[in-house]
Amino acid sequence: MRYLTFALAKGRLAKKTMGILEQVGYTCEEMNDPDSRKLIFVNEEQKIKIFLAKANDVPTYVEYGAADIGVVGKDTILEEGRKLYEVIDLGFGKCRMCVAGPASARELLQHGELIRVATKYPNIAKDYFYNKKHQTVEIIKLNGSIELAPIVGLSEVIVDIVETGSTLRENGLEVLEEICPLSARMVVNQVSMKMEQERINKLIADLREVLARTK
Ligand SMILES: Nc1ncnc2c1ncn2[C@@H]1O[C@H](COP(=O)(O)OP(=O)(O)OP(=O)(O)O)[C@@H](O)[C@H]1O
Ligand SMILES: O=P(O)(O)OC[C@H]1O[C@H](OP(=O)(O)OP(=O)(O)O)[C@H](O)[C@@H]1O
Repeated sequence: MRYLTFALAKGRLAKKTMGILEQVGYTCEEMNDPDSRKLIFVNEEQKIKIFLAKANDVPTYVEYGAADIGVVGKDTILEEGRKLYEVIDLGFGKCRMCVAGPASARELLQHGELIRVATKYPNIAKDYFYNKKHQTVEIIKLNGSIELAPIVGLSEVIVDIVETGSTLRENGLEVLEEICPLSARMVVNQVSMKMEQERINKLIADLREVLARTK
């Protein structure tokens, strides 16, 4: 039997991802050592390998087949636009992709004015404004603390993740439009889905059962 390789997004989603894999019987003991600098873990018995990678890179590993399976946020899947199968919504890491800004920007949006949009997600923003709204905007790519942009005059609005809404509130901003709901998803390499059909389908079925039980 060949090894099934998992690429998991590190950061916010990692703990829950490992928790849910553990519930379907996939574990790598040594992953729990917080001081370790080791990047990939092997479970010889289960014939699996698990590695944690930067979220944005997870779809890349999966498209190229360096990982058979990935777990990553829907936002990253949409932004990266890689060729892969999205097989299951894991139901955690829930949040929304939104257009946000000061209340005063509502009018600019409604009138379809040429506004500047700051975001960590330029592809999602482009798709939303160009393809869905047919509105021309200037997209400005940032790498974090996106809420700063309208405050300091870099942009009129932002496209960003909203979970509790407290970052927006504490900075005098609000949700102006909702783009889509987000959560963690499992993705599968297109060739692996065929070659390892049995094991992967069993994994999906087991995950569905765990999710149904914890609902
Ligand atoms: N409040 C939230 N803010 C950001 N991401 C969230 C939130 N809630 C759930 N998520 C999910 O968690 C993922 C982000 O995880 P994390 O914050 O660790 O990465 P990141 O901030 O994108 O990475 P980096 O540290 O490289 O900027 C998102 O892709 C999204 O799917
Ligand atoms: O609605 P809330 O619960 O306030 O969560 C949303 C905030 O959390 C994320 O930022 P993160 O902490 O990842 O920092 P960053 O923007 O610097 O990446 C996101 O980009 C928002 O700023």
